[in-house]
Amino acid sequence: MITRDAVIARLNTIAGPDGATPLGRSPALSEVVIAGAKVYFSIAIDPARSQELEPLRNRAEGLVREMPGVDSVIVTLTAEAAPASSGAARASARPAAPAGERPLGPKAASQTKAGVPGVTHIVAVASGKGGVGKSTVACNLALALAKQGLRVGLLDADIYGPSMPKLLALSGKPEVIPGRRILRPLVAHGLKVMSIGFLVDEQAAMIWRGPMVMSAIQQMLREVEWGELDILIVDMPPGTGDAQLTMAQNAALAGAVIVSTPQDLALIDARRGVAMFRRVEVPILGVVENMSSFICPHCGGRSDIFGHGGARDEARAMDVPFLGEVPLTMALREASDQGEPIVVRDPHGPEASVFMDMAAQLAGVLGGTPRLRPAPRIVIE
Ligand SMILES: Nc1ncnc2c1ncn2[C@@H]1O[C@H](COP(=O)(O)OP(=O)(O)OP(=O)(O)O)[C@@H](O)[C@H]1O
Repeated sequence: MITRDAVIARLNTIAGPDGATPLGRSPALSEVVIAGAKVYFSIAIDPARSQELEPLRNRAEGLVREMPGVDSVIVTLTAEAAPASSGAARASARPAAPAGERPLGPKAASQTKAGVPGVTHIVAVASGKGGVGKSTVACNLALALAKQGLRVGLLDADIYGPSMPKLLALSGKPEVIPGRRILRPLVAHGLKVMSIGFLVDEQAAMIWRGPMVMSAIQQMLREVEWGELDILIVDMPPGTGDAQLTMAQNAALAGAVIVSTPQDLALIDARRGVAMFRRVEVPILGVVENMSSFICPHCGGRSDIFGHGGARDEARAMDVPFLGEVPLTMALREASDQGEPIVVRDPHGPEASVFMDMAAQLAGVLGGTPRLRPAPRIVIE
């Protein structure tokens, strides 16, 4: 069985980023995570050296891959921004998107982060807290956008609880495109889909540290053959921590959709989500109220279990668009659980029409959004 010590001993045979300290002993080396025959670690570097240190990343990956008992290895470069007086935001330092990327304007040319080649708009679907139905909304919204004739991708960046394999009944591993070291996404109902759930055991991702999470998300954005897409919907990890912030600041997002249930507590978290995106100047495309009211499958009666209209009021108070209310229904939950989202199962039903309406609003707003916006950088106090 592969051990952490054996991996570290192997990494000690090459010098770390400072060119002298063996990598296994270098403070730049993250925790080495071993899950069965898979090994994951990251190397923290100065972002300015990301291109220069790519060969080191490659070498480290190759060395560990050669070890008996190792099936696959993921090594990523991550960076800690130079510490400010009271702390600093971490930022992923994967090299800038590969050659062949669309040319950027003169200002954006100096940025290390950019859009994804071929993808017109990247839209994050986020929530201030878990369990509010963010993945359900992301998936059905993506499908509704595809039904409007758009080319849509869906990136499940919810590293801690990837939902798309189940929601879309997708299994199997994405294949690596020979010679290009990038992955081919899986396809469901016309959507191109990538999920960390296709790549690693859930338990492995659960114990990743912040920089590894950020790096994995960056990789899934940039090292997947998305092709030409009008919209890439990103199902974000729930919450407003480092990983979410890094994604928000690094991914040239066209905007974010915030999902909330109507309860006060969820709305407080949703407000936090809105504030996070605003801090990094990502436009809020809208707020969605999920589980808005319960529609009884027997009598058709409506009960406002979690209250009703809270998100609409909150959106108004925050001066952001309100995209609509998704009811809490058995049909929606069952469709999701059975891997056939409601927009596919019952495309003319009441739930699907809510998503179609939201998709039309989003497509309308995005139609007037510039193709790419540069990613601002911020420092957290
Ligand atoms: N409108 C709805 N009606 C009925 N069930 C719903 C609705 N929205 C979500 N659910 C159910 O609630 C559960 C949580 O939904 P989902 O996984 O989409 O939430 P999430 O916010 O992405 O969760 P996490 O943050 O844990 O990833 C799922 O079982 C889903 O089927």
